Amino acid sequence: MHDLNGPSSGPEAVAGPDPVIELEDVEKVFDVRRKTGWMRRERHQVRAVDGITFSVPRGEIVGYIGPNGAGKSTTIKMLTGILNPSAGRIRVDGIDPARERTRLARRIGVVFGQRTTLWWDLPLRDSYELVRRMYRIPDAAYTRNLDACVELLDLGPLLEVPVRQLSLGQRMRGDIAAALLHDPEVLYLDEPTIGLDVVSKSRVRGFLRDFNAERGTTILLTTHDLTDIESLCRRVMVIDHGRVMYDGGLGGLHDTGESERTLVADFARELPPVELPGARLVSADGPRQSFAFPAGASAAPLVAELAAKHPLVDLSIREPAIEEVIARMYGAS
Ligand SMILES: Nc1ncnc2c1ncn2[C@@H]1O[C@H](COP(=O)(O)OP(=O)(O)OP(=O)(O)O)[C@@H](O)[C@H]1O
Repeated sequence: MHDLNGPSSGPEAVAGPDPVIELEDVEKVFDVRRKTGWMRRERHQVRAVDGITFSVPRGEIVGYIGPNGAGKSTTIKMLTGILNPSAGRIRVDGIDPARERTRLARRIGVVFGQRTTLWWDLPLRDSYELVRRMYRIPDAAYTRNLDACVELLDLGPLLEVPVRQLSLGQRMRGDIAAALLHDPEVLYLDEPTIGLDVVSKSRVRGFLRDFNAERGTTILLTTHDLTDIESLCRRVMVIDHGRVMYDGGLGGLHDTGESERTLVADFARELPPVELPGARLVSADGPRQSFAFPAGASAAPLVAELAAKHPLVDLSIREPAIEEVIARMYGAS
């Protein structure tokens, strides 16, 4: 039995050496017609993806994040074969998605948090039965996968319930199971926790972590919830204006984002603003003053300076929140 709500032991990727998702200089340009007056239309182009290159080894979970309109969904649509790239080369499990969309469909699973792929009027079990026929899933594999999903996602009590009667969180769990019944090599998740309460979010994350660890399914995760990224991904890609701004570990984000740590000093009494070389005062609230300093710098000399010159009661250091680091990156691009 898997403990889905227990404490997280951190991201568990089982990355192998062979790349399963490969993009080389991929571009997508949309031709858009805009109404500019009575009977007048102007044509212009939107460069949604502007020369993206990356590869994902089998078994890895990668966070694919960026502000609204950055080009995330367009990338995922090209990876599923829904959209043709305007330029560049894409391979998913060795397949060119745009050319062999049907063959690719057997290798990938897709979950869009904003809409369901299930049949609205059918009970979950019947939806799954249709998925089984669509993908011609062998009986043994179907039973094994359905049993695993029912157990891990706690779907047992929901199997006979029509999809329209499910809550958002229940429906999302149902959708994730539907995407995995045919043993896909790659799972694309577009906002899988959007609108869910904290318990449902944690359950979905726990499931994805366990499933990835057990089956080695490669996962590309798009989300605006950075807790999803922190609890699931070792690697994150930040994209903006259709370009990769960052590709690496979560920790490395701090270096690129010029992030700052905060030294919070509680003095014995209220003091005038304290000057601290190497740091800048960001707030003064009664006897408490806070100083920002570069995340890569040591706090020791700052602490020593404060302790030598002022009556200190307490000191603490606040690490930069990942949200702040990423917001700064978005702002800088
Ligand atoms: N079919 C389309 N026709 C024209 N422009 C499009 C089309 N699809 C997307 N775009 C444009 O391409 C850009 C990237 O859009 P995309 O949906 O990929 O962004 P996103 O990163 O997924 O954003 P969000 O976080 O809001 O979902 C945007 O400027 C969008 O308006």
